[in-house]
Amino acid sequence: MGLVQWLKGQLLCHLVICYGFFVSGLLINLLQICTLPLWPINKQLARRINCKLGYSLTSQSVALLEWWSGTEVTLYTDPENYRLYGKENAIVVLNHNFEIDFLCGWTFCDRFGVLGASKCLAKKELSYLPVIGWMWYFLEMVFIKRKWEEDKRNFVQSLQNLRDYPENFWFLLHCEGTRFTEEKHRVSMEVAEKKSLPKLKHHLLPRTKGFWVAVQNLRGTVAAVYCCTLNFRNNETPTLLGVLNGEKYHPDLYVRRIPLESIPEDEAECSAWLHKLYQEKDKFQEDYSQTGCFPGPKVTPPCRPWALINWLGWTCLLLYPLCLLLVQLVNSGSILSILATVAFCSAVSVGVRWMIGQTEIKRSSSYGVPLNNK
Ligand SMILES: CC/C=C\C/C=C\C/C=C\C/C=C\C/C=C\C/C=C\CCC(=O)SCCNC(=O)CCNC(=O)[C@H](O)C(C)(C)COP(=O)(O)OP(=O)(O)OC[C@H]1O[C@@H](n2cnc3c(N)ncnc32)[C@H](O)[C@@H]1OP(=O)(O)O
Ligand SMILES: CCCCCCCC/C=C\CCCCCCCC(=O)OC[C@@H](O)COP(=O)(O)O
Repeated sequence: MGLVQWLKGQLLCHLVICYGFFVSGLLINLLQICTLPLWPINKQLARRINCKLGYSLTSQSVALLEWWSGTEVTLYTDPENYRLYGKENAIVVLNHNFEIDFLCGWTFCDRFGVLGASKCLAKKELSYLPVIGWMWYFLEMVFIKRKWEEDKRNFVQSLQNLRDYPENFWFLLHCEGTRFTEEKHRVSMEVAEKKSLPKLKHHLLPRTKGFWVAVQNLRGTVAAVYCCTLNFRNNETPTLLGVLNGEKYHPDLYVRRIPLESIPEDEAECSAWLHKLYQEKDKFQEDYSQTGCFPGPKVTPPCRPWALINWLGWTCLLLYPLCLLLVQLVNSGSILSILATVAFCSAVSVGVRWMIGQTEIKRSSSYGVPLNNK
């Protein structure tokens, strides 16, 4: 192991990274709060500012993936469609099997210039995450409790709000509604059997209501559905902690662009359409497990420097006062102040470690198992 790789595994480096992320995140949250008076006066300007602020925070994790861990993403897609990515609004349907699938998604968003405005249909619990969850309120992320009767009004309203969004956005939907585990898979295949649907090997059965409602409410706003199938080479099982430790991964993403007009309007037909889509996605995954690649030409969308520049900027800005403080502390010789600083750094590190824990599949919710359990 080289020196640089060894350094990437050191706690001190992780503390510095976590400190930068957390403190810059709190400052960004504060700036977002400052935009509140602007919303009633100039909503579109407030939204654009929040996109930039969101970018400044989210792109730090993209920089971590691309520049710290050196992870290289590969895209399999039709070159004709490639030129449209980032230039139109889209609903992204992505399989939910990996702990860093959201991070790979963000990397693609960044490469196509839609990271600040990217959105997702997310479980309500994520809105309470410090820094990231708070930021998402201002980016008009759509949160649900996964209880349709309680969700439907807010869900529809949140989608309607996006109709005049001033920036191009991708709206991410994991139709499975939860991450893949063997037990959830077994239960959802029981449902498939009851519904006389073909069994899926690599996916949970998709829940169709959210997709149908999203498509119906975003007609005229969104141009296409991007059917995205993600996998990792060499059976890698990537984790966020691995990324923090500087481990390099090899995600492959297969994207098919499906014009929104070709998706049925009727709920039952739309559900059947989505089930068929997942059957196709399952076939792509099966082929990938045999051949190690997806169909179609391969391309690596160019990596942009902004995420790195932003990350380095924040790190320099925040490390300088930290170093000054540490020097002053040591000079003062005050045990109390030193203890307070150690306690603060430990709290930041424990806080970020807890947030990282939220991405771990072993801590996944019990949603979808046993049957109909919310
Ligand atoms: C070029 C590159 C392109 C792209 C790059 C890729 C990506 C980048 C894009 C954007 C990135 C942006 C942001 C990402 C950042 C971070 C966030 C990341 C992730 C957060 C994700 C989550 O939080 S996932 C959890 C929340 N989301 C969802 O739940 C969505 C899916 N669910 C739905 O849509 C549901 O329909 C619902 C929740 C809206 C409503 O669910 P409900 O169950 O009430 O209704 P349904 O009708 O859908 O389902 C009921 C039927 O289901 C049957 N059933 C029962 N048990 C099960 C089971 N275990 N499995 C399957 N089905 C089951 C039940 O029998 C009902 O059947 P009926 O016949 O009776 O209707
Ligand atoms: C400079 C970079 C700093 C690095 C530190 C990064 C810290 C970021 C920490 C956490 C980011 C939180 C993003 C959370 C996104 C998690 C998405 C997710 O996977 O949610 C699960 C949900 O779909 C389904 O949940 P269940 O499977 O039902 O349970």
